[in-house]
Amino acid sequence: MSKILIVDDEADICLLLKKFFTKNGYEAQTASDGEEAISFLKSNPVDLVICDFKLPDYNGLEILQKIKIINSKIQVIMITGYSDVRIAVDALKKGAYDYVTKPLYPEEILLTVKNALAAEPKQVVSTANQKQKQRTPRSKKNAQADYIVGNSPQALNVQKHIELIAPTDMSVIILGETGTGKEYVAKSIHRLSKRKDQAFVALDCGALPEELAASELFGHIKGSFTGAIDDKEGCFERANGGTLFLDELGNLSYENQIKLLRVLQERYVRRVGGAKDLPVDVRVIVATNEDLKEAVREGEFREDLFHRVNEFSIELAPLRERGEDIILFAEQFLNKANEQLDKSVEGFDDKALAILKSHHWHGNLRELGNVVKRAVLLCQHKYIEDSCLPTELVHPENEEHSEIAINLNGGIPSSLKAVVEQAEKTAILEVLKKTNNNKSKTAELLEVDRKTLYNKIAQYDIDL
Ligand SMILES: Nc1ncnc2c1ncn2[C@@H]1O[C@H](COP(=O)(O)OP(=O)(O)OP(=O)(O)O)[C@@H](O)[C@H]1O
Repeated sequence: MSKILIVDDEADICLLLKKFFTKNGYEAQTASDGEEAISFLKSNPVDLVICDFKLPDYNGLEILQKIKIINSKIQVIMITGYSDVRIAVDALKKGAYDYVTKPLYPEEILLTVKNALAAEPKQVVSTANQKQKQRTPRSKKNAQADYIVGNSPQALNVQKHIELIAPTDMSVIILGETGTGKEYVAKSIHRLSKRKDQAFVALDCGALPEELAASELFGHIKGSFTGAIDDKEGCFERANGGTLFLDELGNLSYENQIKLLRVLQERYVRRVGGAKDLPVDVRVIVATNEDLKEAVREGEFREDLFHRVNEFSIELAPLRERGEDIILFAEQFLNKANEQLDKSVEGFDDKALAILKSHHWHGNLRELGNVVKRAVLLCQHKYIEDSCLPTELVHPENEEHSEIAINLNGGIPSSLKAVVEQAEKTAILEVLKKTNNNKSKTAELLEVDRKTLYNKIAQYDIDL
């Protein structure tokens, strides 16, 4: 029986979810804050944690990091407010499996929990030689392949490049905002390559604590550091003959960048603490949503490594710039949700479609997928109406109102959160100005890491 820990400071939510999951055949426990959760996890085996992003003592990212240090295999699902979607996406990058937004619908969480428990922990996902699951399509629409190319000029161009580059052994760098489908593209290159019958191994460098990165990449020898209780294969060895996808490459430490470059150049890998060089034949595809060229200019990323992985680059457009493709994807996600939730919603009404087309989609395809899944869950008719969409999408003006009130200096801000965000944005803008837009210096002066600064720059739409 899978064991779930629910962490929320609202006792009602804990109680409701505990009852619901127990009824559905899980062993569920609760904790009301981060400390209680951590001490529980240290002495009890748990498969999955459902955790509110805002706990009295820790925020979601802090607790996620602590959970992953205790046991990186525990799947974590974050509960957030819809306006925190961008923060939730950050949690996904750090290893959370998925997020669900408030208000909570137990059925939706149950589906996410089932998917999470069936999936491998996010840190390393291997799709090696896995046969596609055979499903009987419920309708003709469901027979569509999972992968959508799209009809926008950008999408057609990307597809052309995928087909062109796939048969070669060149390294590829895939650029694009979070959730634009970088990993999907990497898998698509692998599937079209001559390595398609070998492993595809994905490693999210953003989700790795620095001390574990070398061991995940190159493996280790028993006893080479505290915690190395056995010999371990790294991703290069696991991907031998196939493709290695390194997501969030910009997050690798300088030292690991040097080691990675050496492996790419020499095609030998040496496990941490090992003395033997093992030959590896791996095609490397990397992805990043930060500007690596700038990281090179600022001395944060090695130029030689950048050129080594940048033999060919593919840039994915944000969803908001993909016009009618938004509808194609929405329909694809609708079919998938129908299948998962055993529903038969037929489509979207005109108003809902117009809302989907005009939303900003900071979380791109991932955000769209989650919005559509919830809409299908809520939909009681043939077509999804605006009442099934998050209010933040239907009334985006409400969000803007709070900002405008603050910008008016003297207006009354609508929430404490809005005040904090405005203050952060102002501070970042001022320091960026002082440092001539040097992000590393700005991060240093503001005492945040570079990654956090990048995320905030994106969150507040700061133009540089
Ligand atoms: N071409 C596609 N067709 C159908 N669904 C897609 C496609 N590309 C992406 N998706 C959907 O969007 C989600 C996000 O895709 P993916 O994980 O590849 O994005 P990403 O850019 O790698 O994200 P991140 O930067 O956060 O790692 C996937 O779970 C999938 O549901």
